[in-house]
Formats: sequence, structure tokens, C-alpha cells
Amino acid sequence: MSGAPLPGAAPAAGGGARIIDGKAVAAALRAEIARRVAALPFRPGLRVVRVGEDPASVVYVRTKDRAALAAGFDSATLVLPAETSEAELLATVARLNADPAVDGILVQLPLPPQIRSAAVIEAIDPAKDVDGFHPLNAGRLASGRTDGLIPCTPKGVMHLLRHAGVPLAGARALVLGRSQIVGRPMAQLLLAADCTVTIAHSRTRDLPAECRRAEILVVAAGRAEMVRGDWIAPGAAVIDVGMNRLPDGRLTGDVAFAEARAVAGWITPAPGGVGPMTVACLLENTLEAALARRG
Ligand SMILES: Nc1nc2c(c(=O)[nH]1)N[C@@H](CN(C=O)c1ccc(C(=O)N[C@@H](CCC(=O)O)C(=O)O)cc1)CN2
Repeated sequence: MSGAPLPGAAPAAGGGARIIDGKAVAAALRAEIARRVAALPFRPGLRVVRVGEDPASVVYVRTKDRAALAAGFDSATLVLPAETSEAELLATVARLNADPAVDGILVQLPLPPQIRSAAVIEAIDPAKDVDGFHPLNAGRLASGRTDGLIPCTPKGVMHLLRHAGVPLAGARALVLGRSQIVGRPMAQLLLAADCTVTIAHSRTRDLPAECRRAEILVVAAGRAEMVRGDWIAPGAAVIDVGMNRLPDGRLTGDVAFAEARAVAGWITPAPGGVGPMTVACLLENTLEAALARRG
């Protein structure tokens, strides 16, 4: 690959990538949602279910609940013990499905090993599935419809790309990771935005070369600082979905940030990039679910 910037993805003047500040974009989105909620004659209801005490889940669920309350939602967290059976969790989901005050249901992942996540996700009323993981919502997205409930992390990535003014139509996009939560819906959203999309994964041959062809590189690989600076095309937009704790306690993404920012045109930090957008998009989905249910 030559060192010439890819079309439509020139580096910022003075060299180095433009940093896409996910915290700021998420704060603006949350404020806009709060304004819309304040104008409603009802409070959209969100219930987040956490099973067990996984430390990361405790933090994420608390963050979601606080953000929802601050935006004016009727929000509550249901905490079930780690030994909860699948049948007990399904009964909780059924109760929330039947509750007219509840517009959005989210079951925090991962679940303990005795519970099949797919069975729980399929039990959630698709109209209240604010995670967008139910097969009906995933299928709608896979058939090209972007007007339904869309998984929060990839939805947040699209907000960031659009906010930063990254050219999408015709761009070569590579999604590194093929999970149901991020990789697959991410690829569908980029395709719906007229990108030319490749999904790469752990079995992809010559991953660095595949990455170097991308004008938009979305990394959800789950390995700390796996993507190095020389995997990135000059001027590319690099979106880091990863969140890993290093042995020294620091949090880092799936991209080697210092190396990558010297080459990329745009880059998200991690933390402070995609993560806050996941929470803001949960609020957006809950508001959309409430408006669809209650008019
Ligand atoms: N039911 C779901 N479970 C999980 C999801 C999901 O979308 N739905 N996603 C992830 C975790 N997640 C939300 O649940 C999430 C991850 C990260 C952040 C975030 O704001 N991260 C901060 C750093 C926070 C820290 O200090 O650890 C950042 O990136 O700046 C929010 C939500 C798995 N489970």
C-alpha cells in the first residue's frame, strides 16, 4: 500500500488523526433525548435486568440506569442472583413483557453459564427489545430496514461516523469481528449507508493487508491493541469498539492508539469513544420503542 491518503479521508492539517470525542457526542445525544422526553405526556419505562455480580456488568448497568433517570425515563434495575435458573429469568422477562408501563427491556450480557442467552433474547417482546438483539429485529436489519430497533453499539458507531463527517457512500469499510452484538449488525448498517463492506475475523487470512485496504475500519476483535499503526491506511477512519483491562489496570481498546492516530484520518479513543454512545443509543432506542408503543 502506498503512503497516499485514501480518497475522502485526508489527515487533519498538521498531521495526525482527528479525535472523535464519543463522550461529547453522547452527552449531546442524551441532552436531546432528555428534551424530547420532557415534552411527552408520559415517562418512557426502561427495565434493565442483571443476573449475578460480574464487575463490568455492575458498572455498565449502573451507568445505564443513571443515564436513563437523568434523561427523565422511568428506569429501574432488577438484580437477580447468579444462581438464577433460565426458567426464573424467563418468568421475569414474561412479567416485564406484560407490564404496560415498560417500554424497553434489556438483559445485560454475559449471562451465567446455566442460562442460554439466545433463549432469553428470543423471549423478549420484539417491540420492547431495546438491545435490538431479538431475531425479528436482527432479521429486519439484515433485510435492509434501518427503521427498527438497532443494536446500541453499532448504532452509536454510525452516529460517530456521521458526526465526524466521514464519507460513507462508496467507501471501503472493514468490520473486524463477527459477533451478533456488534460485528454483524455493524456490517449491515454500513451496507445500508452504501459502503462496500468486508467482515474479517480470527480466521481471515492476512488480516493486516485486509485492514490496510479499508477507508473505514471498525474494530471489535476483543484483543487489546491488536490493530497496529502499520495495519491502517493513511487517512482512514478508525473506530475502536474494544475495551480491555491491561495487567497494570489501565483500560485500552483493540487498536494501538498512539501508533494509529499518527496514520489515521479520524480515530475514536477507548475509553471515551464508542462506549458512551452505547448508553446514549440505549436511551434513543427506549424513546423510539415508547413512541412506537404509545404513539
Ligand atoms: N445487553 C447488553 N449487554 C452488553 C452490551 C449491550 O449492548 N447490551 N454491551 C457490552 C457492554 N456495554 C453495555 O452494556 C458497555 C460497554 C462500555 C461502556 C462504556 O461507556 N465504556 C466506557 C468505559 C467504562 C469503564 O470505565 O469501564 C468508555 O468506553 O468510555 C458502556 C456500555 C456488553 N454487554
